[in-house]
Amino acid sequence: MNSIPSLPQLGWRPFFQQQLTLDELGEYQVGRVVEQHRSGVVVMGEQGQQSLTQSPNGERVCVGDWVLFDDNLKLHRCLERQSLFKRKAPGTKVDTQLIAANIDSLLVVCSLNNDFNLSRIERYLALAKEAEVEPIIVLTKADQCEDVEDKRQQVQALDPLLMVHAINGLDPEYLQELAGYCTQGKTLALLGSSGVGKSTLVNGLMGAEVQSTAAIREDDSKGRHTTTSRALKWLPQGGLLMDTPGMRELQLSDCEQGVSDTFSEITELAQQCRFGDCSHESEPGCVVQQAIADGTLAPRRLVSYQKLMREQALNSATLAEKRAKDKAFGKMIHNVQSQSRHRKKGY
Ligand SMILES: Nc1nc2c(ncn2[C@@H]2O[C@H](COP(=O)(O)OP(=O)(O)OP(=O)(O)O)[C@@H](O)[C@H]2O)c(=O)[nH]1
Ligand SMILES: [Zn+2]
Repeated sequence: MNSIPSLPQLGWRPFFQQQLTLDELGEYQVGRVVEQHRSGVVVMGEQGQQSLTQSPNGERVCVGDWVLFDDNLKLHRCLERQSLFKRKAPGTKVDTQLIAANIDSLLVVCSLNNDFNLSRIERYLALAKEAEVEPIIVLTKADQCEDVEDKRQQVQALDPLLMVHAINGLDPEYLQELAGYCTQGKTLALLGSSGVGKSTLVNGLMGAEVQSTAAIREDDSKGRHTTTSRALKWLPQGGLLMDTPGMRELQLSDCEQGVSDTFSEITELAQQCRFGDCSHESEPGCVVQQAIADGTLAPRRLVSYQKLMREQALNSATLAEKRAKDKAFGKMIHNVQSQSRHRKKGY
């Protein structure tokens, strides 16, 4: 394999190409961000790997972004993204933290043993939809499950168009099923709880002995071969794998659209409810409750939808808001306690 990948191998495609003006074509190089540090970013482009200094306008970029830079390795601008995972930066009011850009497919990994949980899958689907990334469900540990087909169908029922694979991550034959998603220039990321088999899957997709050298290799200035653990890794099949701690820690926040899209049947029904702000609990003329009564909507779906809507709203609240709520709550407890003390003392 060439040590310097071509731009298409890195995911370059017409969507990005057509964003360049003629002037920019002549003046700047393009590269994809493969690492991110406090001081700047590392990009991979036609000249190999290069470290860039931040752009003068302070534009924020993240791993996976396509950027333009000049011969002095100064960042010029970031190209429009096809998809973006982001989260609210801890402790700030409006700031968001960019996690990963231009991911094509998200492998949502969930094991088929005791850990199997439809609501968790729905949560990941909401994250994928919010980021505008295609989700693919990978159910692992099929070898440790007695009703694989039943569980697979439960997942498929969440969305008839969803790609669902039940695999044994330890068996290379099953990994072939996923090879189709790892084609040249496609960027994948993985999401799933601890222990479900993500690392096993990564190792399997990268090929066991490729693993140690799988990060895109490059001769450093001293002529040595260096291998660093980049956030963007290269799969032997030609795809790219985004593996950042930020992806693994993603939570549901600011994700109202993603949750609505994941529960589109409920969102559609809700439009016909008599009241625009129907909570679908006990209001008259609630079409969602009617669908549950008719048996066309599983009650579990409504419970899950409401739970995820609350969860994303709560996580979206800023830390300051949370503190204020905690403080108000503390005050209330204090008042109740002191009132009861007063009562006990017979005031
Ligand atoms: N039987 C069986 N075991 C599996 C399968 N996939 C993973 N395992 C095992 O499950 C355990 C956990 O797998 P990991 O790949 O480390 O899980 P992970 O999702 O990367 O976990 P974190 O690193 O904690 O996020 C390991 O002992 C794997 O060998 C599978 O399909 N079948
Ligand atoms: Zn309703």
